This record gives sequence, C-alpha cells and structure tokens, in this order.
Amino acid sequence: MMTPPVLSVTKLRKQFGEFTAVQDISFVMKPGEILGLLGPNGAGKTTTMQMLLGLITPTSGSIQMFGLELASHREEILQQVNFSSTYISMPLALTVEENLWVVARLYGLTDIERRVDDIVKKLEMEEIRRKVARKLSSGQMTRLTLAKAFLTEPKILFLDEPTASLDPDIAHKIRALLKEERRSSGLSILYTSHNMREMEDMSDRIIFLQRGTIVAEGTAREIVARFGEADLEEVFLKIARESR
Ligand SMILES: Nc1ncnc2c1ncn2[C@@H]1O[C@H](COP(=O)(O)OP(=O)(O)OP(=O)(O)O)[C@@H](O)[C@H]1O
Repeated sequence: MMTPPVLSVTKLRKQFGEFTAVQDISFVMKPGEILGLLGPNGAGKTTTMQMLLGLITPTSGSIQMFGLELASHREEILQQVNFSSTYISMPLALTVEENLWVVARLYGLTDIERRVDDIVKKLEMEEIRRKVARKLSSGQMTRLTLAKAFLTEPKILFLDEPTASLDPDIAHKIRALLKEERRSSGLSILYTSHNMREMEDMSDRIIFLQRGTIVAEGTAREIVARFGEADLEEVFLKIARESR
C-alpha cells in the first residue's frame, strides 16, 4: 500500500510583481523522509519554504499537509509543523532557557521542564543554558533556533540552512540528531543547504531548483548519474553556471 504523503505541493507559484520567484513547482514528501532543497542563490528555496510555512501567500497552486489544504486549515497544520532558520528573531535579553520556555508557553505545551531539559541535552547546550541570547556566538544561536523547532515535537520540520554556521563537529552531531529523530519519531524534514556533502549524506531525495523551476529530482546518486558528473558538487556547478 502507498503511504499518503505528509506534504504535497501542486503547481506552486510565487510572483513578486512581474518577477516569478517560484514557477509552478510540484513535489511530495513522504512520512519520515529527509528531502533536500538545493539550488543556486536566488533559485527560490527560501520563497518556497516561506509559502510552506504560511508566511507568504502563493500567487497560485496548492499546498497540502497531512491531507489538509494549508490555505483553509492553517492553525491545525501549523501546530504540527516547525521551522528553523538563521533569520528568525527572538528576545535577545532572555537566556537560552527562558527563550525555550517562551516558545513552550506560546504553543501551550505541557511537561515543559522535561522538554526543555531534554532538548538542552540533545543539542549539548548545558553550558549556555543560562546565557542571554544576545551573547551567543552564531553557532550557539543556530543551536537555539534548532532547539526551538524541536521543542514542539513537530511532524514536519523545515530547516533553512540548519548547519550553516556550525563547526564541523557540531554540524555532524546535528545531522546525526536529525536522522535519529526521523528514525525514532518518523519526523519528516525539508531542508536547504549549500553543503553538497551534507546533501549527499542526509537527503533521501533531493529537489534541485534553478530559477524557480525543478530541474532535477531524485536521490543524490540518481541526479549525479543523470547529469553524467562525478558528484553533486559538479552537478551544482554545472547548473549554477547555466543560470548566470
Ligand atoms: N519580497 C520579495 N520581493 C521581490 N523579490 C523577491 C522577494 N523575495 C525574494 N525575491 C526574489 O526571488 C528570488 C528567489 O529568492 P529566494 O530567497 O527564494 O532564493 P534562495 O533560493 O533562497 O536563495 P539563497 O540561496 O540566496 O538563500 C530572488 O531573485 C529574490 O531576489
């Protein structure tokens, strides 16, 4: 039997005036799948994510999560979804721990103390637990934004460059954690990255965007074979150079 997708995007389009940032893209994400969104700067990755999160309204097309239409079941859907990105803002005068409590309260979570302890441990933030957010390094801040996303125990996680400012050790741990969450709780993850090795290592499938259009879709191996290149990095360079 085919499992229904947790996310289904049909002919999704976003125009900013005359400019088309996302051009009628369609794809699905299965439960427990890690889907990588790849593409050169300006390809439309962030715009796509923002539509999926209900932060900007699509010009046309449809987004369904858990079989429900986002446009008409926003609250219900967004309760089960979370995201992390470096451009989200948070109260900088509050400590790491206080920030997590704020999120937990906003979402009306129960068992907050356990959840906060749990996430602080998972993301190895014990030492910065009582540090105010303003004083965090960029990698520590990235971990805090990830912690906020994990805290609500979402079914779908959208991550915009989750490991961008992390050192290789922490980045490795975060990737391991994401894979473990997917394994243990069936979490589905859609993420962007400019790190090709990470894409190859993490993604069950990759969607390659160029100028708002899907130009390739499949496993890293399939995409590399289709383009007849040595690895994903070479495919990326080929596509990116075509779009300039
Ligand atoms: N609010 C906006 N108004 C006008 N154009 C926009 C707006 N937001 C994004 N764009 C344009 O849409 C295109 C896609 O941008 P987007 O941020 O989605 O790209 P991206 O794939 O996330 O790129 P990057 O890798 O640089 O993060 C870009 O050309 C961008 O300039």
